[in-house]
Amino acid sequence: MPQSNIIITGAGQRFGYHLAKAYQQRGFQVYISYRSHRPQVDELQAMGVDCWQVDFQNDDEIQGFVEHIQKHCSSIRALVHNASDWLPDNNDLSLTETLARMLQVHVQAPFQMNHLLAPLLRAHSQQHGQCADLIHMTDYIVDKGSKKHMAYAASKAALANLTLSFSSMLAPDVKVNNIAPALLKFNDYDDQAYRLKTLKKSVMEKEPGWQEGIAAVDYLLASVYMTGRTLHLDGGRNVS
Ligand SMILES: NC(=O)C1=CN([C@@H]2O[C@H](COP(=O)(O)OP(=O)(O)OC[C@H]3O[C@@H](n4cnc5c(N)ncnc54)[C@H](OP(=O)(O)O)[C@@H]3O)[C@@H](O)[C@H]2O)C=CC1
Ligand SMILES: Nc1nc2c(c(=O)[nH]1)N=C([C@H](O)[C@@H](O)CO)CN2
Repeated sequence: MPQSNIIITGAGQRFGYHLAKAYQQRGFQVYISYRSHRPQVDELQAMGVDCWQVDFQNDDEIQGFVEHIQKHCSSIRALVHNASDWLPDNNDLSLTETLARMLQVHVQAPFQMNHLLAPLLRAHSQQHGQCADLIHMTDYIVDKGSKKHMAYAASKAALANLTLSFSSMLAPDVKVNNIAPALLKFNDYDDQAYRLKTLKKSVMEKEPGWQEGIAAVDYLLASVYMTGRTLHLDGGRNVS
């Protein structure tokens, strides 16, 4: 049986790292992109994960990653666009650069990779008789906007719109869906006040952890029907 290849971007830490580890342990062949080298990358490499360093701010590096995947994979079971830069609007960059950087990592890179790797996604469906999957990691704030991360939110909204276009273009061989967390895990630098304020925003009032996101990916890969949609992981932020 040919390998089932799973591509996960931005997997040098946090959710992408845990997702890559889970799927490699299940017998898939995982390919990751990472930007900063961390011990987690060495750990994944030791497990047999193919790790490729890339900064999606650079189009040539996006192309290089695509060519690496095309060289080593005859088909792709799933491509998870997880790489993300949670850049606040209040930063040292110009307004122009802030929006450009957000659009580059959250829209330009997925747009180019989806088009260039679509033949390998379709090939999985034809070789294995099961749909392939594109998963876009978006964000709860796509539907709400943000006071402090406007450029980030707008770029994630554009990514969510790509889901509608690619799901139409690639059906029925490839399903395309969003996973929109409100919170999976805090960052180490988040103080207690911020954590408490954030937890109070949802009726579940909890930090779900990475397994919540992994279970969402599991559901999408197991589905034979869902496409062009969003799995909302927000603990009931929309209910009072
Ligand atoms: N964590 C949460 O609670 C929430 C997460 N999400 C979304 O879920 C996904 C996973 O979240 P999380 O694990 O916290 O994400 P991270 O903030 O850990 O980002 C994932 C990775 O993306 C990489 N990355 C950032 N910019 C670039 C770039 N220009 N080129 C290549 N890689 C880049 C980072 O690399 P480096 O290590 O070099 O910085 C990082 O390792 C993200 O898409 C996020 O937006 C949405 C809402 C809540
Ligand atoms: N790339 C990232 N995007 C987001 C992160 C993150 O850590 N990296 N974190 C959040 C928060 O969880 C926020 O939703 C609540 O604190 C949002 N996006």
